[in-house]
Amino acid sequence: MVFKYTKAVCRRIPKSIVDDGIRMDLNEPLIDYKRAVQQHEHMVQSLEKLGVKVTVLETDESTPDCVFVEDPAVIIGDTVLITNPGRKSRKPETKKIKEHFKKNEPHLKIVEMESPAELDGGDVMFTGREIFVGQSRRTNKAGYLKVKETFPDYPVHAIPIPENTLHLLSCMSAVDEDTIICGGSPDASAALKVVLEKTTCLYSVIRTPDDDGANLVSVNGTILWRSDLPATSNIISKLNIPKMDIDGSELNKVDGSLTCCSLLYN
Ligand SMILES: CN(C)C(=N)NCCC[C@H](N)C(=O)O
Repeated sequence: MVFKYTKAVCRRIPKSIVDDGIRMDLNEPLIDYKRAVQQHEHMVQSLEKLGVKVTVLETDESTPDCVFVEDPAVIIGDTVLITNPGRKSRKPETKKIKEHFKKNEPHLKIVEMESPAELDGGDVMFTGREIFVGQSRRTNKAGYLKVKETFPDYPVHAIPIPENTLHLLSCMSAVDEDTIICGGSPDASAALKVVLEKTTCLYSVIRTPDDDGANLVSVNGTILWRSDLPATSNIISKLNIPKMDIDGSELNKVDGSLTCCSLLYN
């Protein structure tokens, strides 16, 4: 079964991301802002072509990472969990996201996470049948327990994320209800091993050489994928699923992957 969505929230990229976006590898070159905006706009247009009504929220220069809207909220079914992101500089991002849902989507139930629980939405992988929550440098045990309490209809499994990987979704994602795509690094393999030990379902697993290439946005039967990664492209181009090419190279310089830039819901 494919993931179906009619709406999405995205957020414009602040210029401050160039100098102040959080990055794990300080040797990465700086973002080319103009190119990043073009790539982001192309991603928004691609979602629109798939029948998704996209709201692009205004940006905020005081929160350099605010384009990564996946982290301040987790939406499953008709519930929006406003998170408490693990990095201090990202906590204020929740305000705008909460405002959007309160004002425009009264049919959705809003739940808020409070300290000591911390969680980035990038640590949450929903497969349609269960929820996996990365226990990472950004997401603690209380954050995982809040996900469990908020979404009682699904089994929720904690997955330890090794130090060099930012989020669970930095190295894998769900293609559909039966398929997980996972990167090739030792960190990705370690996380996948626990996913497959804890699951109560049977998933097909596709492996990609790059971890970044394993982060796909799966919408209405089509996948948005990183066409700028040659090694991964070999694997993805053989998949018998409609695809849209996205160049995600600029935001990737500050550890952003494709899923980070939208919150999809109905
Ligand atoms: C799945 N991923 C990776 C995400 N959901 N978020 C990426 C956030 C990147 C940002 N510079 C940061 O370090 O917070």
